[in-house]
Amino acid sequence: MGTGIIPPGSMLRAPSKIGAPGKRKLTEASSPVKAPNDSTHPAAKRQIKAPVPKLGNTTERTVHAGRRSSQGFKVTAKSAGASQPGAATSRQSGPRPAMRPGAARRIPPNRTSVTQGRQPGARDAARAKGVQSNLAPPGSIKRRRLDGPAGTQSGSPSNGGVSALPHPAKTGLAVPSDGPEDEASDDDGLGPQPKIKDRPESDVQGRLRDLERLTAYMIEKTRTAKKAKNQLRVELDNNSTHVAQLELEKGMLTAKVEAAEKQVSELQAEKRSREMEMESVERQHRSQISQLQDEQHQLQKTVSQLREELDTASASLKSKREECVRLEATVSKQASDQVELESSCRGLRAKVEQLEDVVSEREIRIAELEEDVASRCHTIEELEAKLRKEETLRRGLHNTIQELKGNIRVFCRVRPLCGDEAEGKAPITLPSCEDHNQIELTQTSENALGRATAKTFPFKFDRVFSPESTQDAVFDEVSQLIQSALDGYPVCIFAYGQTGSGKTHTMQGPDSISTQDMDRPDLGIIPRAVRQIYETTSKLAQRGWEYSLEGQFLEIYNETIQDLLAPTTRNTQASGKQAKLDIYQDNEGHTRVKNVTTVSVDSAERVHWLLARAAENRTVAATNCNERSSRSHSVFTLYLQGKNSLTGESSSGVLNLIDLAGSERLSSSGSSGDRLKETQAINKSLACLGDVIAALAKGNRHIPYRNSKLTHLLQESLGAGNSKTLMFVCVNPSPASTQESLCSLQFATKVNSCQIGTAKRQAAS
Ligand SMILES: Nc1ncnc2c1ncn2[C@@H]1O[C@H](COP(=O)(O)OP(=O)(O)OP(=O)(O)O)[C@@H](O)[C@H]1O
Repeated sequence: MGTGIIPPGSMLRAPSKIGAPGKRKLTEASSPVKAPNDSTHPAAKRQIKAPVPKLGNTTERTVHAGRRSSQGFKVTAKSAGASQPGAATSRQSGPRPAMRPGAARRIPPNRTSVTQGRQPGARDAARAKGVQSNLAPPGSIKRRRLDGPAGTQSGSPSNGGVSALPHPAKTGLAVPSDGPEDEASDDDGLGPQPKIKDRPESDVQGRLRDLERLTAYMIEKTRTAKKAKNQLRVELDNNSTHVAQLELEKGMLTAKVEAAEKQVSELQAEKRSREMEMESVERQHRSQISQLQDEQHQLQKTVSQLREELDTASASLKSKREECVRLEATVSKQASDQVELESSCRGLRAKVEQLEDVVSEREIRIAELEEDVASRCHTIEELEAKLRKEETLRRGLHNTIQELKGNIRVFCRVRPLCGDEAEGKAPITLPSCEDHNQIELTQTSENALGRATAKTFPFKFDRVFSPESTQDAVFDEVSQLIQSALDGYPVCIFAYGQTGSGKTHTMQGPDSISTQDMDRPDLGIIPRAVRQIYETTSKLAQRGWEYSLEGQFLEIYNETIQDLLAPTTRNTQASGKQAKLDIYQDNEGHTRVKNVTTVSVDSAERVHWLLARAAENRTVAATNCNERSSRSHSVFTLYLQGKNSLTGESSSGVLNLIDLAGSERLSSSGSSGDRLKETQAINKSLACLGDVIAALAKGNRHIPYRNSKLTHLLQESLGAGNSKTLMFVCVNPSPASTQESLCSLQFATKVNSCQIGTAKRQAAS
């Protein structure tokens, strides 16, 4: 590898990031090494191949001396380590420190043979033309031209071969031939080489002369060649010096190259670290960029919000400024108003002082009034106490009135005719009298002679209600007995009459009643009685009375008691599993029914629920037994327990409201089978009712209450000495019902004639 030549690898490895100084170094290093005489030949290029100490002796060194314009030359020398035997033409050029032993140039041996193989004439001709001698094999010494007098090809060993004086034909020495070569002149000024004539073997003298001339010529030639050789040696010394300098320079450049390579490796390592650093920096940069973009986005949002707020604030500020202007105007106006107010304030203060005097007077008056109120409260308390006493007195007087009216009373009610019932002469007439207590029934019949005779039966009861009488008017007469029940008396109100005479209408009213129906005009005695009880108990609460109400609803059908409030009536009636309802006397002597459903009637809604359930259960029963409602007695019982916490009084009343079964006679009903059985049961119970009333009227010791379920159930309310009984006899005014009406009126007259003993008020234990 030539000194000063930067290897291509090192050029490629040169770091791209090397700074300008490094680049400049490489440029210098890559520049061709200049020979010492480069100043004279600036365009010359040399390629020197010399053994590098590291690489050993086999390293080839090539020196390109380049061309020296038209006279440039190119020398290639191969060093084979030690001096080659036979390299006599090479010489050591004195002290050459940079040259290694054995690195001397050698001339290849074939050079001589080549030279010998050529015709002297041709060689001289070539010499004359200055063409490069072809002494060295191709690739060894390409061309060498020497200037000056020594330009003649030197070092040619061919001359030495001639001195051996061989015969030209045998030795192969070139024998100049005749021709243009003979006229060619040598550059060394010796003239043409003497010609050896082709002489016969026998011409020894001639041949000796030729050889002498040739020898003389060769001696001269040798001398001239020595001169050229000396010049070449000088040049070789110069070249050696130059080579030594180049070697030195090479060593320096090698050191520089190594340093540069080290620096390059360091720079590459640094580059890698820098690249890694750059990557991390780029990553950080990217993350920072994304963060900054987020922040930018956030800031943009904030900016837009702030702009909106700014707009809002600007608008607000504008409105505030406008308000400020208004307020300033208001303030100025208020300032003027204040002056006026202060003046009026002074006037008001004077008034306040006057009013304070008035207030103090009023306070004195209030104190006087408070004393008056206190005295009046005391008076009220006294009056309330007096009222309570009067309430007690009222109860007594009310009871006295009821007793005077009779503990058993009978009201007659005639219902209106409906439909085609009006055919024929009306049998019922109501004589006009002030007391409205008379009724006449006219019965038409044929005597034994077949003549029609009319017989009028006059009846007189406690009250007779005409067909035009309203439910309201009827209840007015009943309400006093309801009050008696509240006062603690057993009260029994029942309706008697044939089927369809108006019993249910009188006792209950419409079949179904809801809470919204409480103001209906056709409401019967039961809902009106309950409403009156609620209204009265709420008023009595102001006088210290508290009441609890419990109700039950029973039905007596074929002498069997049914509970109309039982929740499972539908199922139990179908299966016959309803618990047995037996009548018994409790410890306090009250008549009770076992297993009966008792409902706390604490509101009007509860009463309506109670009546609705009873109606539903009765409807179910009617489905099973035709027209059962007409064939059974229904008994609604309300127990009223009252207590006065102020007076210590108490009361325990019972209100029985009974809708009896139809009272038609067995003969007129014409019934048979089950209907006959029903009728017999009804007639029996009604007869027992008559018997009880008659026994009570007679004052018998034994009253046959237990002869029927009905009288047994009503024992407490029927003439037990303190009871109050009211019977409605309901009459159908149609001609077809004349006979039944007559029977009903006769039964009612019998009841009405009874005078049951004085009622005694029951006190709750
Ligand atoms: N005072 C009255 N004013 C108007 N309609 C009446 C009056 N009395 C009864 N009625 C009507 O006569 C019909 C029969 O009345 P209701 O059902 O009350 O008779 P009843 O004696 O209860 O019959 P049953 O024994 O079959 O129950 C009903 O349509 C009823 O509305």
